[in-house]
Amino acid sequence: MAAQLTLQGVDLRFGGVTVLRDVGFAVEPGQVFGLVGPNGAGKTSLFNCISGHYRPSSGSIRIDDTEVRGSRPAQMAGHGLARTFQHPALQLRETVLENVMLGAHTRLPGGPLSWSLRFPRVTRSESALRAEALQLLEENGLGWAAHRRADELSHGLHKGVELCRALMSRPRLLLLDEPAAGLPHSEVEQLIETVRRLGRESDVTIVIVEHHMGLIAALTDRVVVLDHGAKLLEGTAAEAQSDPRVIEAYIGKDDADAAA
Ligand SMILES: Nc1ncnc2c1ncn2[C@@H]1O[C@H](COP(=O)(O)OP(=O)(O)OP(=O)(O)O)[C@@H](O)[C@H]1O
Repeated sequence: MAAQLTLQGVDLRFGGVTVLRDVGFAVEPGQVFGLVGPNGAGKTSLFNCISGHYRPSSGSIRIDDTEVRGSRPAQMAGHGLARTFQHPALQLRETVLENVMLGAHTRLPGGPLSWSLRFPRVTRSESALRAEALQLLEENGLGWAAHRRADELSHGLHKGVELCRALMSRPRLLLLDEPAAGLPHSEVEQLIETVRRLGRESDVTIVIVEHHMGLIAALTDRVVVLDHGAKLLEGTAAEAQSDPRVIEAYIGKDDADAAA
Protein backbone atom coordinates (compact mmCIF):
# COMPACT_ATOMS: atom_id res chain seq x y z
CA MET A 1 0.00 0.00 0.00
CA ALA A 2 1.25 3.52 -0.80
CA ALA A 3 3.03 5.11 2.16
CA GLN A 4 2.22 8.22 4.15
CA LEU A 5 5.26 10.43 4.78
CA THR A 6 5.21 12.86 7.71
CA LEU A 7 7.99 15.29 8.58
CA GLN A 8 7.95 17.42 11.73
CA GLY A 9 10.51 19.98 12.87
CA VAL A 10 13.37 18.59 10.76
CA ASP A 11 16.65 20.42 11.37
CA LEU A 12 19.96 19.62 9.69
CA ARG A 13 23.25 21.25 10.68
CA PHE A 14 26.75 20.65 9.46
CA GLY A 15 29.10 22.19 12.03
CA GLY A 16 27.97 25.79 12.32
CA VAL A 17 25.97 25.72 9.07
CA THR A 18 22.21 25.27 9.27
CA VAL A 19 21.02 23.55 6.09
CA LEU A 20 17.41 22.76 7.15
CA ARG A 21 15.36 24.58 9.76
CA ASP A 22 12.13 23.25 11.29
CA VAL A 23 10.82 21.63 8.09
CA GLY A 24 7.46 19.89 8.39
CA PHE A 25 4.77 18.65 6.01
CA ALA A 26 2.69 15.54 5.33
CA VAL A 27 2.40 13.63 2.07
CA GLU A 28 -0.73 11.51 1.85
CA PRO A 29 -0.68 7.97 0.41
CA GLY A 30 -0.81 8.01 -3.40
CA GLN A 31 -0.09 11.73 -3.74
CA VAL A 32 2.43 13.17 -6.19
CA PHE A 33 4.14 15.84 -4.11
CA GLY A 34 6.60 18.50 -5.30
CA LEU A 35 9.56 19.95 -3.44
CA VAL A 36 10.75 23.15 -5.10
CA GLY A 37 12.91 26.15 -4.31
CA PRO A 38 15.94 28.03 -5.57
CA ASN A 39 19.42 26.53 -5.85
CA GLY A 40 20.87 25.73 -2.43
CA ALA A 41 17.46 25.86 -0.69
CA GLY A 42 18.04 22.41 0.85
CA LYS A 43 15.87 20.16 -1.35
CA THR A 44 18.43 17.42 -1.96
CA SER A 45 19.57 17.62 1.67
CA LEU A 46 15.97 16.99 2.74
CA PHE A 47 15.76 14.00 0.37
CA ASN A 48 19.00 12.75 1.90
CA CYS A 49 17.43 13.00 5.36
CA ILE A 50 14.34 11.07 4.25
CA SER A 51 16.35 8.35 2.48
CA GLY A 52 18.77 7.89 5.39
CA HIS A 53 21.84 9.30 3.61
CA TYR A 54 21.90 12.20 6.12
CA ARG A 55 20.90 12.05 9.76
CA PRO A 56 18.82 15.10 10.77
CA SER A 57 20.05 16.99 13.83
CA SER A 58 16.51 16.91 15.25
CA GLY A 59 12.88 16.40 14.27
CA SER A 60 10.78 13.47 13.20
CA ILE A 61 10.41 11.57 9.90
CA ARG A 62 7.65 8.96 9.84
CA ILE A 63 6.62 6.47 7.20
CA ASP A 64 3.05 5.60 8.11
CA ASP A 65 3.29 5.25 11.90
CA THR A 66 6.96 4.25 12.03
CA GLU A 67 9.64 6.72 13.11
CA VAL A 68 12.49 6.32 10.61
CA ARG A 69 14.73 9.30 11.45
CA GLY A 70 18.29 8.02 11.67
CA SER A 71 17.61 4.78 9.75
CA ARG A 72 20.32 3.84 7.26
CA PRO A 73 19.54 3.74 3.49
CA ALA A 74 19.39 -0.08 3.44
CA GLN A 75 16.87 -0.02 6.29
CA MET A 76 14.82 2.58 4.41
CA ALA A 77 14.47 0.13 1.52
CA GLY A 78 12.86 -2.21 4.06
CA HIS A 79 10.34 0.56 4.83
CA GLY A 80 9.39 0.64 1.14
CA LEU A 81 11.47 3.64 0.06
CA ALA A 82 13.34 3.94 -3.26
CA ARG A 83 14.93 7.02 -4.77
CA THR A 84 16.75 8.36 -7.76
CA PHE A 85 19.65 10.81 -7.61
CA GLN A 86 20.38 14.13 -9.28
CA HIS A 87 23.35 12.42 -10.95
CA PRO A 88 22.49 8.79 -11.65
CA ALA A 89 25.18 6.38 -10.48
CA LEU A 90 24.89 3.22 -12.57
CA GLN A 91 27.31 0.29 -12.77
CA LEU A 92 28.72 1.51 -16.05
CA ARG A 93 30.41 -1.73 -17.10
CA GLU A 94 27.29 -3.84 -16.45
CA THR A 95 24.35 -4.19 -18.80
CA VAL A 96 21.23 -2.10 -18.41
CA LEU A 97 19.31 -5.23 -17.39
CA GLU A 98 21.83 -6.07 -14.65
CA ASN A 99 21.63 -2.50 -13.39
CA VAL A 100 17.85 -2.68 -13.15
CA MET A 101 17.98 -6.06 -11.41
CA LEU A 102 20.20 -4.55 -8.70
CA GLY A 103 17.11 -2.68 -7.53
CA ALA A 104 15.53 -6.00 -6.56
CA HIS A 105 18.24 -7.23 -4.20
CA THR A 106 15.95 -6.69 -1.21
CA ARG A 107 13.49 -9.13 -2.80
CA LEU A 108 15.89 -12.05 -3.33
CA PRO A 109 15.46 -14.85 -0.76
CA GLY A 110 18.28 -15.70 1.67
CA GLY A 111 21.42 -13.62 2.02
CA PRO A 112 24.81 -13.09 0.36
CA LEU A 113 25.93 -16.69 1.13
CA SER A 114 22.94 -18.37 -0.55
CA TRP A 115 23.18 -15.88 -3.44
CA SER A 116 26.84 -16.70 -4.09
CA LEU A 117 26.22 -20.47 -3.73
CA ARG A 118 23.35 -20.05 -6.18
CA PHE A 119 20.82 -22.20 -4.32
CA PRO A 120 17.95 -23.35 -6.62
CA ARG A 121 15.40 -21.04 -4.95
CA VAL A 122 17.78 -18.13 -5.61
CA THR A 123 18.17 -18.94 -9.31
CA ARG A 124 14.38 -19.43 -9.65
CA SER A 125 13.75 -16.02 -8.08
CA GLU A 126 16.49 -14.48 -10.20
CA SER A 127 14.88 -15.61 -13.44
CA ALA A 128 11.47 -14.27 -12.32
CA LEU A 129 13.10 -10.93 -11.43
CA ARG A 130 14.95 -10.86 -14.77
CA ALA A 131 11.62 -11.21 -16.60
CA GLU A 132 10.13 -8.45 -14.45
CA ALA A 133 13.12 -6.15 -15.12
CA LEU A 134 12.77 -6.73 -18.86
CA GLN A 135 9.08 -5.89 -18.69
CA LEU A 136 9.80 -2.68 -16.75
CA LEU A 137 12.36 -1.66 -19.36
CA GLU A 138 9.84 -2.39 -22.14
CA GLU A 139 7.14 -0.33 -20.40
CA ASN A 140 9.57 2.58 -20.14
CA GLY A 141 10.69 2.43 -23.77
CA LEU A 142 14.08 0.96 -22.91
CA GLY A 143 13.59 -2.69 -23.87
CA TRP A 144 15.94 -2.25 -26.83
CA ALA A 145 18.78 -1.26 -24.43
CA ALA A 146 18.46 -4.19 -22.00
CA HIS A 147 21.61 -5.95 -23.16
CA ARG A 148 23.69 -2.84 -23.87
CA ARG A 149 26.38 -1.82 -21.42
CA ALA A 150 25.28 1.19 -19.35
CA ASP A 151 28.23 3.30 -20.51
CA GLU A 152 26.91 3.09 -24.10
CA LEU A 153 23.80 5.11 -23.14
CA SER A 154 23.20 8.87 -22.93
CA HIS A 155 22.65 10.81 -19.69
CA GLY A 156 18.90 10.98 -20.37
CA LEU A 157 18.66 7.22 -20.82
CA HIS A 158 20.67 6.69 -17.60
CA LYS A 159 17.88 8.53 -15.80
CA GLY A 160 15.31 6.15 -17.29
CA VAL A 161 17.38 3.12 -16.27
CA GLU A 162 17.78 4.51 -12.76
CA LEU A 163 14.01 4.97 -12.49
CA CYS A 164 13.48 1.34 -13.56
CA ARG A 165 16.06 0.25 -10.95
CA ALA A 166 14.16 2.16 -8.26
CA LEU A 167 10.85 0.62 -9.37
CA MET A 168 12.29 -2.91 -9.19
CA SER A 169 12.13 -2.72 -5.39
CA ARG A 170 8.35 -2.15 -5.71
CA PRO A 171 8.50 0.99 -3.56
CA ARG A 172 5.61 2.39 -1.54
CA LEU A 173 7.42 5.75 -1.43
CA LEU A 174 9.46 6.97 -4.39
CA LEU A 175 11.73 10.04 -4.24
CA LEU A 176 12.74 11.51 -7.62
CA ASP A 177 15.59 14.05 -7.47
CA GLU A 178 15.49 16.37 -10.50
CA PRO A 179 14.31 13.70 -12.95
CA ALA A 180 13.98 16.25 -15.79
CA ALA A 181 17.42 17.89 -15.36
CA GLY A 182 19.40 17.76 -18.60
CA LEU A 183 16.55 16.16 -20.59
CA PRO A 184 15.45 17.62 -23.94
CA HIS A 185 11.83 18.83 -24.17
CA SER A 186 10.56 15.66 -25.89
CA GLU A 187 12.00 13.47 -23.11
CA VAL A 188 10.46 15.68 -20.41
CA GLU A 189 7.04 15.09 -22.05
CA GLN A 190 7.73 11.35 -21.96
CA LEU A 191 8.80 11.56 -18.31
CA ILE A 192 5.54 13.33 -17.42
CA GLU A 193 3.60 10.49 -19.07
CA THR A 194 5.69 7.89 -17.21
CA VAL A 195 5.11 9.48 -13.79
CA ARG A 196 1.37 9.91 -14.58
CA ARG A 197 1.17 6.21 -15.46
CA LEU A 198 2.98 5.29 -12.24
CA GLY A 199 0.55 7.39 -10.24
CA ARG A 200 -2.40 5.66 -11.94
CA GLU A 201 -1.16 2.08 -12.02
CA SER A 202 1.17 1.67 -9.04
CA ASP A 203 0.29 1.92 -5.40
CA VAL A 204 3.03 4.43 -4.64
CA THR A 205 3.48 7.88 -3.12
CA ILE A 206 5.84 10.06 -5.16
CA VAL A 207 7.89 13.08 -4.02
CA ILE A 208 9.67 15.04 -6.76
CA VAL A 209 12.44 17.64 -6.43
CA GLU A 210 12.44 19.61 -9.66
CA HIS A 211 13.26 23.03 -11.12
CA HIS A 212 11.14 22.37 -14.23
CA MET A 213 7.92 24.14 -13.17
CA GLY A 214 6.02 22.78 -16.19
CA LEU A 215 6.62 19.27 -14.91
CA ILE A 216 5.72 20.23 -11.34
CA ALA A 217 2.50 21.92 -12.51
CA ALA A 218 1.57 18.95 -14.71
CA LEU A 219 2.16 16.27 -12.10
CA THR A 220 1.84 17.37 -8.51
CA ASP A 221 -1.14 17.49 -6.16
CA ARG A 222 0.70 19.76 -3.72
CA VAL A 223 4.09 21.39 -3.34
CA VAL A 224 6.30 22.70 -0.58
CA VAL A 225 8.60 25.60 -1.42
CA LEU A 226 11.89 25.65 0.50
CA ASP A 227 14.06 28.75 0.78
CA HIS A 228 17.28 28.98 2.80
CA GLY A 229 16.48 25.61 4.40
CA ALA A 230 13.02 26.61 5.70
CA LYS A 231 9.48 26.04 4.44
CA LEU A 232 8.29 29.17 2.67
CA LEU A 233 4.92 27.95 1.44
CA GLU A 234 2.77 24.85 1.02
CA GLY A 235 -0.03 24.71 -1.53
CA THR A 236 -0.76 23.83 -5.14
CA ALA A 237 1.83 24.43 -7.86
CA ALA A 238 -0.33 27.29 -9.22
CA GLU A 239 -0.46 28.95 -5.78
CA ALA A 240 3.32 28.62 -5.46
CA GLN A 241 3.97 30.05 -8.92
CA SER A 242 1.89 33.18 -8.26
CA ASP A 243 2.99 33.84 -4.66
CA PRO A 244 5.11 37.03 -4.37
CA ARG A 245 7.31 35.45 -1.65
CA VAL A 246 8.16 32.57 -3.98
CA ILE A 247 8.83 34.88 -6.92
CA GLU A 248 11.10 36.94 -4.68
CA ALA A 249 12.96 33.86 -3.45
CA TYR A 250 13.63 32.79 -7.04
CA ILE A 251 14.60 36.09 -8.59
CA GLY A 252 15.63 38.29 -5.63
CA LYS A 253 13.71 41.13 -3.96
CA ASP A 254 15.00 43.99 -6.12
CA ASP A 255 14.16 42.18 -9.35
CA ALA A 256 10.75 41.13 -7.99
CA ASP A 257 9.97 44.77 -7.11
CA ALA A 258 11.13 45.91 -10.56
CA ALA A 259 8.94 43.28 -12.25
CA ALA A 260 5.85 44.25 -10.18
N1 LIG B 1 27.41 17.32 3.35
C1 LIG B 1 27.30 18.65 3.43
N2 LIG B 1 28.17 19.40 4.17
C2 LIG B 1 28.05 20.74 4.24
N3 LIG B 1 27.09 21.46 3.61
C3 LIG B 1 26.21 20.79 2.87
C4 LIG B 1 26.26 19.36 2.72
N4 LIG B 1 25.23 18.96 1.92
C5 LIG B 1 24.59 20.10 1.57
N5 LIG B 1 25.18 21.17 2.12
C6 LIG B 1 24.77 22.58 1.96
O1 LIG B 1 23.38 22.65 2.14
C7 LIG B 1 22.83 23.67 1.32
C8 LIG B 1 21.67 23.10 0.54
O2 LIG B 1 22.16 22.24 -0.49
P1 LIG B 1 21.19 21.30 -1.32
O3 LIG B 1 22.02 20.59 -2.34
O4 LIG B 1 20.39 20.48 -0.39
O5 LIG B 1 20.26 22.37 -2.03
P2 LIG B 1 19.25 22.16 -3.24
O6 LIG B 1 18.03 22.94 -2.90
O7 LIG B 1 19.07 20.70 -3.52
O8 LIG B 1 20.04 22.88 -4.41
P3 LIG B 1 20.03 22.58 -6.02
O9 LIG B 1 18.69 22.96 -6.51
O10 LIG B 1 21.10 23.49 -6.52
O11 LIG B 1 20.35 21.11 -6.20
C9 LIG B 1 23.95 24.17 0.42
O12 LIG B 1 24.42 25.38 0.97
C10 LIG B 1 24.99 23.10 0.53
O13 LIG B 1 26.28 23.60 0.38
